[in-house]
Amino acid sequence: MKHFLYYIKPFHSFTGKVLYFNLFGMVFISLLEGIGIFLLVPIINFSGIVNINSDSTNISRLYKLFEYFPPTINLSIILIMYVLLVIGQNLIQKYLSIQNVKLLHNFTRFLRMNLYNDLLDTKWGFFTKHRKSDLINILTSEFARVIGGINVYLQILSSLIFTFIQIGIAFWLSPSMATFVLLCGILLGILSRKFIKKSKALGARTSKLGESYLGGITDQLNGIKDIKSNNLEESRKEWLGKLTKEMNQEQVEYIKIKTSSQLFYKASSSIFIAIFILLSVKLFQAQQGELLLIILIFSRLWPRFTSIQSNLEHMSSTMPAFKKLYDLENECNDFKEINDDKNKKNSSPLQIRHGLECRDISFRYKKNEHIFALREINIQIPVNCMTAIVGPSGAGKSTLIDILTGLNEPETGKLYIDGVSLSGKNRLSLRNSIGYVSQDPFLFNESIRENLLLIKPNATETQLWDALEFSSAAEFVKRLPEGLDTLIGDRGVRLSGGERQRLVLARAILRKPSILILDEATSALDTENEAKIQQAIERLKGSMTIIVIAHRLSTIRNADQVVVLDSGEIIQKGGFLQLANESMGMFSKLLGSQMKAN
Ligand SMILES: Nc1ncnc2c1ncn2[C@@H]1O[C@H](COP(=O)(O)OP(=O)(O)OP(=O)(O)O)[C@@H](O)[C@H]1O
Repeated sequence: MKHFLYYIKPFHSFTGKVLYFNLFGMVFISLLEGIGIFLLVPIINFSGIVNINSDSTNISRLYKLFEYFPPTINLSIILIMYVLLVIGQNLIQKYLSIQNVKLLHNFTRFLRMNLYNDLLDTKWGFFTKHRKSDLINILTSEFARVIGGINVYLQILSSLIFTFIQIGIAFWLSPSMATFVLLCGILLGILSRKFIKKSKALGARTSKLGESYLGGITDQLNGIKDIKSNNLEESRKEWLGKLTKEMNQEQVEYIKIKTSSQLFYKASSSIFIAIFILLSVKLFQAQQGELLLIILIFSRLWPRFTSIQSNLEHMSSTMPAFKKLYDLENECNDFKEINDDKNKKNSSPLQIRHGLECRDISFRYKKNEHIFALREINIQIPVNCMTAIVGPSGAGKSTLIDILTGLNEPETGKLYIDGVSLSGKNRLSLRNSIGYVSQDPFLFNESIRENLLLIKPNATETQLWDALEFSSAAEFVKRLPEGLDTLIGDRGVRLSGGERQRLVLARAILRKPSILILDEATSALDTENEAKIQQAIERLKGSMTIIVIAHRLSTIRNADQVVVLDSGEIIQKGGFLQLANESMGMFSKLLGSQMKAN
């Protein structure tokens, strides 16, 4: 319930007066509906089926008013009033429904934006902890369930208002009969609590199954090439068959609970109505008109009771989704980077004069495990020089880069920029100074131009082509039918791996960063293009700080400094030739085995 209220409270403050105005409108509609029911009795009275004139009850006193009209026009007046009331009531209903939809959609947008903003402002460590598909699941399916839950909450609110007013009218007509019916309603509510509990439990299963479905499908589509080339289709189909069977069972289970509760509710209602009519006649000596009215009111109220019950079940089934969203938002807040709008605007790129320095840096991905991805790292990265980081797979090279970009925060030790330790304040400025090309280059599903302008929106045509020339991409872009305006497809799949790498390199260089980080950035290139880029990077030496991760050691021959990592520790440090000559060191061994392979 705590999670539900967490979203309902801002809903009330977001919608403000409009929600209460709508609720007031619903009260008004309920009153109109009550009056409509009142008018039905004189209509029947004129038909002669029921005689209310002999009663001395509240209703007959009210209907005496109609005696002032001439009998010939009496029925016409009542009929016109009835029609006008029903039309008026439905017009207001239409207006309120539109208002409610507007409220809900505005709030949905507000919530969606807040959640996504929170997510984007979260530290990198948060994303390394979570499966991407789980986050997508919360942002789509679970989010939709939360909005569904708020919508049902609105419906319950309007049903409750209607019910209370109709019960009020029933009380005015006959307190004893109304009390009896109300007690029956409360009893029904208590007895059907188990259905609400079951719906909540089922809702938790829905969340889990939805998460597994999206997670599995995302993984498989990401790895579809491997699945196909390893002939794994059948095992994947089996997986989906098993999961969808569970999903079906869960849906059937939900319908079973829903229909059982409806059956229980309707069967009990019919028993209560039978007892109620019997008691009204025998015990409460109800008059004809009064009895007719109460039956009319309650025949309208019972379906409301039923819908409140079924809506409560629906709302309970969405509670686990409220919890998921709540937990995600809270975790995002715990992992928030200090980057409010004011800070973002003031974060101009850093002018680095001396360099970066890692002092006693250690880092673990999971705080409760003993394994350190980096342990006591001490290095100086001098400005405008080329530093190469090498080591076997899993040595911690990418983790170290994430420390240098401020994405990962060291568990112990600090990163210094020109002697100033990295903190929330200069973290964004540092990132604005970096051009980064990762192992798995990412391009948006837009045109080449848009992908480049993303980094520097005001870049001129010449600057764009210069960057493409630098990364040896100009030639192939010119050959594309629409040149810079060619759409590159989802994650750049219409381009080869090497072409994608060259575009991402052009994008990184366009910013004219003071630090260029290349994480295996030329691994997918052919020898000719790799050599060209190598030369271009060489030319940058002296005007830019370059940090390179390389498996192919021949590509770092001209590095000013080589850092060798193994199992998260620095085991060698020095110039390329110096390390190559340390025959017992890992570097010379790596170099030797690569030369043999070549
Ligand atoms: N998100 C993560 N969660 C937990 N452990 C991780 C995560 N990312 C990396 N690691 C672990 O940290 C260690 C260092 O990984 P890292 O990716 O930095 O190595 P690397 O030297 O860059 O490897 P490669 O050359 O294969 O890219 C590895 O043992 C890896 O399993």
